[in-house]
Formats: sequence, structure tokens, C-alpha cells
Amino acid sequence: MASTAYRRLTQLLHSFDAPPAPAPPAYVPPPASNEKLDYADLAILDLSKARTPAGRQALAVEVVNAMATHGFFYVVGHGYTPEQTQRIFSIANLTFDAVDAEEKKIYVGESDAVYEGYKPRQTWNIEDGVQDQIEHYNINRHVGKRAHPQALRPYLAEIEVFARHNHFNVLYPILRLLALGLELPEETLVEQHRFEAEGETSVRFMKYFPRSVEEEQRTRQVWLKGHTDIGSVTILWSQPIGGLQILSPDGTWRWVRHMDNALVINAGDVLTFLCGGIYPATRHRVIQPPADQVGLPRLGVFYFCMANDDVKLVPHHRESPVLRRVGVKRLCRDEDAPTMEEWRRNRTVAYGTSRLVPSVEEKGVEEEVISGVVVKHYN
Ligand SMILES: O=C(O)CCC(=O)C(=O)O
Ligand SMILES: [Fe+2]
Repeated sequence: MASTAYRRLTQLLHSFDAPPAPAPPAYVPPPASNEKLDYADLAILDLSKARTPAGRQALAVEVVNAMATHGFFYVVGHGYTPEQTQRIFSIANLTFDAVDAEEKKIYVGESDAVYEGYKPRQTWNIEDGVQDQIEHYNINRHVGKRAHPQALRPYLAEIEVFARHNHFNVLYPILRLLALGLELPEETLVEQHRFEAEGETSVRFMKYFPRSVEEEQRTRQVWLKGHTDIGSVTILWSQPIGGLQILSPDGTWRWVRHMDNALVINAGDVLTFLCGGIYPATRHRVIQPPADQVGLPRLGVFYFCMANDDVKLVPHHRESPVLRRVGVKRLCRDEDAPTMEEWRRNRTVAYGTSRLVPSVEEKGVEEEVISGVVVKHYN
């Protein structure tokens, strides 16, 4: 045990002490699709305007509108240059391409209740007996919590800097806007998402591998089933391979268009819990990329945000004048509300493996009950 802790610590200290790591093998992103697709018309928020109180008030209105319409929006002005972003994608890619199968096995997550380390391909049911072709590598924002494969070690300090950038320069400003939208004190949601707190807010690298024609047919081209995210806010670093779709309020799946060096932000279950339905978790899925990108692997970089583990997921209905005016939509009674830790554990254990039952009310929707709350899956 002591030796594992020692190994983790020395890996981390070494990565901070070491001279700047050499450039990782360059990942050159393929061109974006030219197909004519039904794209969602998402708002673009310039986060650099959040530095002044007046800017934040104006942006809060934009966030409330974006959440009420699509539940997804783009962020620009986030402070990373295109070169910094490209370097992170190169580090993400080497996590999959520069680590051999044997070494990957050592770093597969040990617990099915926490996403950490590698998730190998073919662990989730998609449809008709077909499983996913998705590999993950999940890194807690405190990167020294676990040991990492050899190829990643020179970049650990850089990955923690990246996590901090997402947390302090993207997540916190967004949480302040969401709080303003509820007429709450600006720091209300920030306090519930402390970088230093116990919890699983993490960087995730993700690579989707192309599938056989037969698998595409049997799953009706679905690569990742329609879902809402488990946490509060998801920060997706936009990348050019299409496939991400969101379910619009009119019931149509629409494509999310790539925007160079932008972030795609969406709300997860925890915002529904905390904000009483004003910021509903958005339903989305990933399907086979458009015709001009078929056969290409699809690399993703994310920051999945959760509340502190000990936060009880009860809406701010007493403090928020907005929720008092419009009424609160609850997922459960306050006394039954799970903590963040309970919710993420139960959702993570069940994800992609639990038995789903067809919804009585909605066609094509399957359901399961987690912590007393109905969770829906969309095909
Ligand atoms: O790969 C994507 O674009 C989205 C992935 C996603 O929705 C998820 O991992 O929760
Ligand atoms: Fe998602």
C-alpha cells in the first residue's frame, strides 16, 4: 500500500520538477464535415465578458435563454489558445495510442462505482447484443490520486493545470452565471463545487473506434445511447468529428456543429436537482459520424463536473426568488434526496449494464430507477 502511495507521489513530484515535457506526438485533427446536416442553432457565449459585474448580468440572461431552449451552448473567450488546445488533444491521443494493451490492463479502473483510469471497449450494452467501441481514460482533477501509465507521466503536471483551467476559468464563471439566473448569491453553486473538496470532477479522454457495417445496422448507428450526464456541468472541448446530437424540445435529434477552439457546455442531472428544473439536464447521444467522416476514430476531451461528494442534492427553492416565483420542479422529496456521492455511485454502477424497462409514457424510451429517481435512456 505504502509503495503505491509513494509511487504516485514520486510520479507527481517528478512531473512538477521536471523540465517542460517534450511535445507529445502531434495529433492532427481531421477536417470538419461538409455534409448538409440538421444542426442545432446553439448560442455562443463569450466568457471573457464575465470579468465585470455588468458583463455577468448580461451573460446570465444568455445562459438562462440557452438552458431554456437547447440546454447546450458554446463558450468562446475561455482563455486557451488553439495551440494549447491542440496539445491537450495530442496528450489525449497518446493515452490510447502510445500505451500497449498489457500496460492498459494495469490502469483499468478498479471500482465500477467511480470512473477512473481506462474503461476498455465493449463494456456497455448498446442494442441487440452489440456493445460499445469506446475507450476512456478518466483522470481525477487531483492527478496524483492514482498512478498513470508511463507515456502520460511527463504530462501529469500539465493535465492538472488543464483541470484547474477548466475548474477556475470555465466552470466557476458558468456556475456564477447560473446562480445569477436564479437570483442567488453568485458564489452559491461555486461553494458546492470546490476544487479542493472530496469528489470526482475529472478530466476524461475518450476515443471512439469505427465499427463494422453489421454493428452499425444492429444498433441503428447509435454509438453512445441517448442519456443525460450524471454530474452538474459537462465541458466538452469541441472536436471536428461529428456524431454528437441533442434531443430538441420538438423531439428531433439535431447535430452539434464543431466550432474551432470552442467549448460545448451542457447541464447534467445535478443541475436539475439543485436548480429545480430551471436548468434541465440535456438529452444527447453519439451516432456514427457523417458520411465524409465514416471510418475515422473520434477523439474527445472533456471535463465532467460534479458537486462536492457531501452535497445533498436539494433545490435552492427557499433562497431563489426565481424558484419561489415559478415553482420548483423536483426529482424527489427533499428528505429523500441523495448526496452527490450516492447519486454518482449508483448511476455509475448502473450505467450501460443495468436492465432497462420500456417507458409506459414515452415511445422509444427506456427507464431505470436510481436513488428513487426515474432515469431515462433514449434511442
Ligand atoms: O463524445 C461526445 O461527443 C459526447 C460524449 C458524452 O456524451 C458522454 O461521455 O457523456
Ligand atoms: Fe454525455
